[in-house]
Amino acid sequence: MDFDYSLYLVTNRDCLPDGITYEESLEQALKGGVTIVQVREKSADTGEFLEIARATKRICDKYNVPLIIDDRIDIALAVGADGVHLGQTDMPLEVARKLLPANVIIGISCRTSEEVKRAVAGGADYIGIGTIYATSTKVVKTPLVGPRNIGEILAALDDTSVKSVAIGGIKSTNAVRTLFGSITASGKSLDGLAVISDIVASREPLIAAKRLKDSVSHFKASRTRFSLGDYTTESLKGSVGKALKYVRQLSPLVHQITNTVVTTQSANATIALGASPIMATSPEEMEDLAKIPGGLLINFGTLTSLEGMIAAGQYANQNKKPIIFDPVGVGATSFRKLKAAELLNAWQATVIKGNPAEIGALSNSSEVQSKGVDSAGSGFADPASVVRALALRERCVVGMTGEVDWVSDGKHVARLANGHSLLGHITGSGCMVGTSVATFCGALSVAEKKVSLNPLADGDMFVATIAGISAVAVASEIAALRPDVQGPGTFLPALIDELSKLTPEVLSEKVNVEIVS
Ligand SMILES: Cc1ncc(COP(=O)(O)OP(=O)(O)O)c(N)n1
Ligand SMILES: Cc1ncsc1CCOP(=O)(O)O
Repeated sequence: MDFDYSLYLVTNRDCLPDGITYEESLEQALKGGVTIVQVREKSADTGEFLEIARATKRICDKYNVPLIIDDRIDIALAVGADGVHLGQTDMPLEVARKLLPANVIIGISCRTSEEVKRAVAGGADYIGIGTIYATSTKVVKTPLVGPRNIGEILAALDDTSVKSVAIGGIKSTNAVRTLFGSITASGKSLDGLAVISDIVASREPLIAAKRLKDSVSHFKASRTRFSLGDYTTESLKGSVGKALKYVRQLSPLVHQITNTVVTTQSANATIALGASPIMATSPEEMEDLAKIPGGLLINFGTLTSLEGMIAAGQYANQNKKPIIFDPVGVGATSFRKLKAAELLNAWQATVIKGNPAEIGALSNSSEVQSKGVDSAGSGFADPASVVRALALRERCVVGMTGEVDWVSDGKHVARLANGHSLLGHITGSGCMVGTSVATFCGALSVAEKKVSLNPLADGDMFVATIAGISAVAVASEIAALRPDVQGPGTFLPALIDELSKLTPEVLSEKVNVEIVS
């Protein structure tokens, strides 16, 4: 059976708000766009369950929407349901299959690839992956799956026609991020989202369902990459200059939650580039700030304002604002690694920028070690593969900075070879690059609003990342040659000067970029 799993409502009368009946809520939800309904009433005895299932079937039939029954094969048979949903400890799939007519579908709850493989081998029609986020609707004893792990679990469905939904803590605020996080290396993604409380507990179930349905439809209709596609070295040289023109013309707001060491320096670099910085950290102001077009930089160098970082990122995703994540020193302590994972699970990053040790730590590689916030040793043997793999896994653009910089969107890899050794002798030059990338991403997301490349950010973020890294690197080369620059102390103000004087023409001419794949 080819059902539409886009918005999968799971019922729960215990969640209903006072004054709204089960039938009213269900009918409103169906009017709002629910495409499939499951009756899951944990507190009902058999007679009551049967009654609810019959009432639900009547309403679903009116809207021509299929009905699934949780756990109870007898009830599914009694009401002529379209399917049953079984958990890992419910009746085994093979037994259920024998008891049910061939046209009745079976869904299985899964939280690992192994469970998915068993469900596929047993002939499941769809899987429910969860629990994704924390939820108060169900007591969950297993670790949360998290949005970043859905893709890996889903990959076990490659080359099958088995459908999939995610469940657990899904709301309109995290719907697109959940779907985006589910994209597998082969381009597969979830077929839909399963939801209880965001619809059932709402006083306006029609609006709640519509919001979710719009997010799923929008996701399914949009492109899911951050870059436009075919690049050549020549086209990139022109594009970075054009990107600087946009920064200067549009002067985007660059919201930065950054570390206490570099705040002033980063704000000055933003102004020098021609944009407008705001260094706000309070969670209470994140919703308003996210509505102003531009870029968001989240740099966790001194690991303060984590609450603000989570709120800022979530609102940014909702407003299609690019998020540039600079996981400063993430390899230095296990606490930082934990916090980086928490942030990457809370929102979808557009760009991750780091030095080799930081990119290595996020890639779970020990090839390059960290020395505090710096990298130790000579770098990766195959940096192109490292950045491409992390970009694919995190579904974003990755920029790895060093003597040579590497940028990937998960498909293409660009190699950049500008910069001066004096950058290594001042504090916060890496953070300045993060600021610059956020500035260019902000400008391109505004300038290329009509080029909707994916549901979480507009504009070509691969080009923006290359431009952001190159602007600082090229300005550093020019600054270092100035006769007044005697060393790190005189280099820093000269670098800010040269950033402000950098022209699109000079950037295009001096950028040393090469597409390596
Ligand atoms: C679509 C969907 N996915 C998962 C579940 C959870 O089912 P189960 O594992 O049986 O857990 P309980 O429903 O018994 O709490 C579901 N019902 N629907
Ligand atoms: C049934 C179920 N299985 C995993 S989480 C969950 C509850 C989902 O409810 P909500 O959408 O309110 O988080």
